[in-house]
Amino acid sequence: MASQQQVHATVFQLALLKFQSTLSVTERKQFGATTLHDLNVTIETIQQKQKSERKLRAMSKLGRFLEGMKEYDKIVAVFLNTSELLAFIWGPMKFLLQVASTFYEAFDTLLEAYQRIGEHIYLLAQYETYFHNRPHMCDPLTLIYEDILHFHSKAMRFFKKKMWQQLFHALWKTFEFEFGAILRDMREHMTLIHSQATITQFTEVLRTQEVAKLALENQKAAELHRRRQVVRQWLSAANCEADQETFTNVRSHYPSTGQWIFKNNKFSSWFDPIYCLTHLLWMNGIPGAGKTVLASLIVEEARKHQDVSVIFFYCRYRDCDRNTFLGVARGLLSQLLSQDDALLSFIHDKASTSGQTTLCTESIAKELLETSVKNCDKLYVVIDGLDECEREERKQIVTFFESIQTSLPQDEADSLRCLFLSQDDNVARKDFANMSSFKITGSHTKQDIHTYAMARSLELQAKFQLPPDRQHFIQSLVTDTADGMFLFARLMTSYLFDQTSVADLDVQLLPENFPQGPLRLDEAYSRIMKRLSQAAPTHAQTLKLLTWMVCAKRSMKWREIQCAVSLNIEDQVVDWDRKQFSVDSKDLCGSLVEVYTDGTVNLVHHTAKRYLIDQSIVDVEAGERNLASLCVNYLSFPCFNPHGYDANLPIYVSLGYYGFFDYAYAYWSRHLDACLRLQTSIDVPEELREATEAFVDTHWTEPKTRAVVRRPFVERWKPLENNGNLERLVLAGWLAQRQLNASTKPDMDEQVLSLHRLVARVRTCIEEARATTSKPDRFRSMYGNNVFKCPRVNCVRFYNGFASKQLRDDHVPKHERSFFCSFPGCAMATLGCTTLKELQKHETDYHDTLNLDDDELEYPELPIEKTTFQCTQCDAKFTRNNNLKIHMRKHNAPNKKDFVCVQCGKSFARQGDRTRHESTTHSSSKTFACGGSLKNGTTWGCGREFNRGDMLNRHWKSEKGKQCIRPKEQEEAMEAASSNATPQPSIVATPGI
Ligand SMILES: Nc1ncnc2c1ncn2[C@@H]1O[C@H](COP(=O)(O)OP(=O)(O)OP(=O)(O)O)[C@@H](O)[C@H]1O
Repeated sequence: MASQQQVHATVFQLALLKFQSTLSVTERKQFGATTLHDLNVTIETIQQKQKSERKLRAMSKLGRFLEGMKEYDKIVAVFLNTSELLAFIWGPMKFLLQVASTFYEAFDTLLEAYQRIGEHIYLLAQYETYFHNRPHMCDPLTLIYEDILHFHSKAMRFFKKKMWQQLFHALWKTFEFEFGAILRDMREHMTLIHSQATITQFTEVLRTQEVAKLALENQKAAELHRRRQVVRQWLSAANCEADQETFTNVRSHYPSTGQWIFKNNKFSSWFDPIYCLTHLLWMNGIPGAGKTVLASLIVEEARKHQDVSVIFFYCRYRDCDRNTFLGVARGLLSQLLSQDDALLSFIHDKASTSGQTTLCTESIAKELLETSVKNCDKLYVVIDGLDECEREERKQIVTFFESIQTSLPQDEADSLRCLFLSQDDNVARKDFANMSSFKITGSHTKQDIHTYAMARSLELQAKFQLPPDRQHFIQSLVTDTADGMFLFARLMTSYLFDQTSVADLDVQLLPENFPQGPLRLDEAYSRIMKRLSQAAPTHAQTLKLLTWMVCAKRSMKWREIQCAVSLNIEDQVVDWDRKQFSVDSKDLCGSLVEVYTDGTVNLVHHTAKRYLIDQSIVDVEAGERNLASLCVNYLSFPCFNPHGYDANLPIYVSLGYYGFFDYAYAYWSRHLDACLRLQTSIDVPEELREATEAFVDTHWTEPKTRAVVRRPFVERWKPLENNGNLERLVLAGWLAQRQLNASTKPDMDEQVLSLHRLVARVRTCIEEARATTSKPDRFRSMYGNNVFKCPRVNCVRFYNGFASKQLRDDHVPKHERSFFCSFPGCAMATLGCTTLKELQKHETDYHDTLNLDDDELEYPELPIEKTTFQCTQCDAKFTRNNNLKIHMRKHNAPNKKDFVCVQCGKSFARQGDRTRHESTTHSSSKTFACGGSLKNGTTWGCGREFNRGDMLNRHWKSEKGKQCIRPKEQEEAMEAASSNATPQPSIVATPGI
């Protein structure tokens, strides 16, 4: 008995150790010293407080649990000393009640949970003598202990979150799902006790629970994955990781650069994970100082800190995903949620009730971001390029973080640090007036630029076979004239590298030619432009490309540009093979452009755009006119046949005709409008007028309801009045722009152009062609990878698309049914509801209480056994003589294993064991199915398949299974009644029923 007690003590100890490993040292100490008396005092105190506030809660709900635990204590004490064991029940319970009592809704839910557990462990005392006689029954008691610890550990994880009150609703749904599983386990363990289960039954239950646990884990993982996808789509955040990678790559060739920042005291007072004196820091510097690249280094280093979360954002000029408060918030949220599953549930919950396909409301974004940020124990936020945002947006970003910081309690101030990087203009100075600032000067970056200039000058030396002193000269010249402007060093070294002879290089290095002084950046641009203009054959193309980049309404992808240059307006064909650029954007525009990983091409810096406009290198008015004309001419090509199905569509697709379609369809009206806004003369060029007339002629369809166009818009488009279709054109242009800005679905009755129908037709053809094309590379160069696109022109997925049909098809309905259920595993999570009201009704109808009867996990239901056949050699008892005989073989010939598996040679003492082995190990097909056909031709059953007949039988004993088999039983009963015969025994597990 003594050794048996030791075994039990060890099992309990192991369970306790596992629980203790999830606690902090203080918690371990505090919980370990808690007694039932302490807990009762706490309960009393909470009750008194609630009474004094006239907010008494039903704390009597704890009664059964406490009673149950007392009985439990008495029984377990038979086996071992319980004081330490129970301390770790009272301690966490005390903690949970104390924390939850600050928020009544959570407190009630917790009381309810204890009540439910209490219902399961109640009335244990009646088995006291039974436990005495059967030491193996200690095992279910251990399991019940583990169940309670498990519950406490889950609940504590939840209540220990800093923002648990805000996260409560979202998290509790997920918690209920897990709590349900714990209760189910507990119920099973109690059933073992009530049914006075044998060791075999006990082992079987454990085995089935393991299977169920695994299934639950898989289900949870699948659910997490699904939620993550939903939230990612809802956030549609800019790819911050890709930006980080881009800037890290820039640095990677010059690894020592930027290290100076970590030796700087001001910066360290913000960066140091322990001694933090500065919570909000504004780092500023001249344009092109290298702030963005430095930010990427700070992010990289901060990520090395232990127990610190780091989120970051790189704003980008004229990119609506990256230059607004919403864009920044989405980007930061998407990083936070991948660091904490609790936030995933929280954001998912909001996404499901927002009614928005993508997060587009600032108030919701603020609420989510504030809770998520405050929930972190230690968070570093790095936001770069705030000068790339409009003033109002920038102000919003900064004040948002300022207000969060000031709202933090004194002792939590260090939990949030924000670093903002931007240029130092007068306006910025006002916006950042309330925080510490740090100016990056030329002396800070001199060494870095020197390192960079050295590497680049060595490349020049290799290309032009320069002597060492010349290389040194270049290195010093670049470093000195850059004077803290990395961008300048980069532009000039590239410019020097593009020279074609040593003589040319020498000329460029002459003091009178090499840009100096405050205007050196513009001069560098001027040099680059001059060199590009000397490349006579391509200069026109260079100008065209630069003009498009200045005027484009969104960043264009290189493949879109390639299709646009391939347009032959005269012949109305897309001559991709002959007209596309055979050189890349860098060849045409040198270091003035930057190519991003997603294939978009942009100007290297916003100062380049300003330069191109200021110097009249790009004529914006002409550029807008050119793009408007290009779009409307293109959309009038025969490949956009408005009349029904065009058999040539697949051919057009294969020739790359539709590579510019997304852009032209979305922005033709905005370019036309911009050109009308900017135009200085009254008359619109004849060519453009004709093109718009033909465009409207081609696609006009009479609307069912006519939209009303705003007066200023009509006035603005008046210069086109000698267009025979002016009224129609104005209406089409107005609708196209309204559609682009609207957050709702376009009204089909208002549509006046047949183009929207073509979008769907063309896209289907492209999707099909992708699957069958024999030239996948060429196809990709024309249409990219993500050909599965959203039909809503106001959605970023309209042009960014998805890599698979499934992803797109999951996304599109969300525009319509954008309220979706956030209860794990619910079908309405994918299907969604059309209104919030509909969703709320669904949640009350289906999720108001936890339905433990919906027993998907199907634990075995144990019959109360009548043990009449007693083994003479051990304690075993059997209800059937036959089973006793089989059992006796074990005693008579313990090592005899007569039953050999013919497939693997493994031998078994009992035939039944061999059959079970064969069916579970060697049978790939599950032959026991729930279901079949009734005589009237209809089917019954849920179709689930099992490896073994007993599993199927078990299924039929569950609530769900009983419903499955009912039709079959009814049929049998009716047949029996009609034939007046005795009813047949109910169905047995038969393969292939
Ligand atoms: N450490 C570095 N190593 C190599 N190149 C660098 C480094 N730092 C900056 N550069 C180059 O200098 C250019 C300007 O850098 P960056 O964009 O970081 O400047 P910035 O100060 O953020 O500019 P702005 O504020 O005007 O946007 C970039 O094109 C980059 O390639």
